[in-house]
Amino acid sequence: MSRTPAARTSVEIATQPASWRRAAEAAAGFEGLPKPGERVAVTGCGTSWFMAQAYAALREAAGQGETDAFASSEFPAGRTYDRVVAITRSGTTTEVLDLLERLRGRVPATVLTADPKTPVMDAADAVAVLDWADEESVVQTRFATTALAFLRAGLGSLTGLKSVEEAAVDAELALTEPLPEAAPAAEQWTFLGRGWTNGLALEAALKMREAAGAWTEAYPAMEYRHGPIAITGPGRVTWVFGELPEGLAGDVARVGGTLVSRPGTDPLADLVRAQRLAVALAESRGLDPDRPRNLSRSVILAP
Ligand SMILES: N[C@@H]1[C@@H](O)[C@H](O)[C@@H](COP(=O)(O)O)O[C@@H]1O
Repeated sequence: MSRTPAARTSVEIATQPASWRRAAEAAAGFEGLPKPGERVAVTGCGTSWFMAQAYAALREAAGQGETDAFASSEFPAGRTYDRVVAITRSGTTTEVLDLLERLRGRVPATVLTADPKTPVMDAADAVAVLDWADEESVVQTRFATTALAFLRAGLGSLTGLKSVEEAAVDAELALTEPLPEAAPAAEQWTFLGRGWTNGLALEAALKMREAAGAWTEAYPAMEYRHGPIAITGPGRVTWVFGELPEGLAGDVARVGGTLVSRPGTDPLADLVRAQRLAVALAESRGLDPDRPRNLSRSVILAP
């Protein structure tokens, strides 16, 4: 019997609330999280880099210490940190392994991975194995959000932010609600965020590109009027994660664009809606997000 396109990705998306709950439990007993006051760098590639950005902004906003995020290939040569946190589903991504090798003996490394049988285990001082969140699909959904939920839970309760349990409840709703009316007929999507939700906006845009080959962009929300608004118009969607900045709804309406915004919903749950949209759009275009063109599950570069 032939498989429905996107069968794996759809299951992985749908099982995120349970996976986040398990992550929150696991974080409570994990000793390798950065300590308050430590200077921390968070790193990864692709989706994992965007989750790194989200966690870095959350940790710094929580007052737990300076926290930077870098794509593993772009780690600045001269920086020193108390700890590096690497996120890698596969545990085999070359840029992540190279970076950890360079930092070995100088900066303790905490790694979040799905597969305990991979080379990244040798490069880490502390490892959180989130194996229940591992995925068959090339396109990452569940592992990435579970890694972020794990790190977020490890920060304790955060002012102005729901708990991971509450985010999971919002995600259950996000899994059943209809998708925004303008989608998937729209021709272009711009995703906006502020603080930690910038990482989510970048990830939503990447998901739509990876899964559906869509034209997407992502920016900090206050940058929108500095240029991205130039491409907004009829048939184009501006999707805001988290709180809607004052005046933005009017700006989008003035140029004929469609605004999508769910201020009361936990932004991580809103990312689940964007993942569903990516799958819906892929299917409407006859593409299979389980096996997107030109992409592999993990990038392993020849030496
Ligand atoms: N196509 C995949 C991406 O989807 C993934 O986000 C990235 C990081 O992978 P990992 O988290 O396994 O290091 O690798 C590849 O580029």
